[in-house]
Amino acid sequence: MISLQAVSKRYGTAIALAPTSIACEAGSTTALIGPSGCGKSTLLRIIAGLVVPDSGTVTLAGETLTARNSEKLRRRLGYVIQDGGLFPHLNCRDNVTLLARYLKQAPAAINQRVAELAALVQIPAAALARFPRELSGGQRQRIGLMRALMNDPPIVLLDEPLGALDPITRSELQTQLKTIFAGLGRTVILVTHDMGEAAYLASSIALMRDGRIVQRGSLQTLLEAPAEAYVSEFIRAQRSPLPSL
Ligand SMILES: Nc1ncnc2c1ncn2[C@@H]1O[C@H](COP(=O)(O)OP(=O)(O)OP(=O)(O)O)[C@@H](O)[C@H]1O
Repeated sequence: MISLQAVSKRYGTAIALAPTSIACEAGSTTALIGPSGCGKSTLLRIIAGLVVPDSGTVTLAGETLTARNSEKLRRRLGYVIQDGGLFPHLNCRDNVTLLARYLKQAPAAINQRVAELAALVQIPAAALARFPRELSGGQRQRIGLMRALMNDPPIVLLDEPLGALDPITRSELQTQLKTIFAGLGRTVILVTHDMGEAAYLASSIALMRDGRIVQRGSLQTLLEAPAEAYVSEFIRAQRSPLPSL
């Protein structure tokens, strides 16, 4: 469903992404994890058609991404960025329904979908009438999620979608997201800094460093057969509060 062949990106002389190949099957959830600046968002933005790679090809559902078809392909994917990426001049409902209205979907169907999604991400109806600046960071992220899921896209890309949430809301939304991801045939790639979240939400984890994927597999594979010492180091560095007791 999503396939990258030797895709790379430099900014000046700095390598944001070394030639990278990765394939994600339809219906799978893959987590990209790694330290700040290792190229996770660059990889996601390339798949979303928002960054043009220097080399390589991106194929989405059998179609190779080009400058010509990127806008059409982008409509088939939901993309959530760290702070929600909402338009500041539109209220939250208008942010969520922008594409649906542009595509002239029936108002009743739009209203029903908004209500379903608001319940799913636990956003009160009153908050939908507010502008993004009038919400907390976590609420903005949830509106961003609603917008990405509004048209039920077959591909969902999430760049740290739960980063600004408190642990209880985060855990509740992780449970909801797992249900959403289990929906038939939806292919998901999410970026996270949290190995627990990656292992809970994704069947496959791609651990990155310095613009390359060091290892891809389940948490168990990463633990039991680390490709490099760095893999074990990265997993060990995820601190659990319990040993402090
Ligand atoms: N538009 C840009 N111009 C110049 N350099 C960039 C640009 N975007 C990203 N980079 C650089 O490319 C590298 C990879 O950045 P990227 O945003 O993909 O990292 P990341 O792994 O998502 O980091 P974080 O976890 O902090 O969000 C970094 O060194 C970053 O500074």
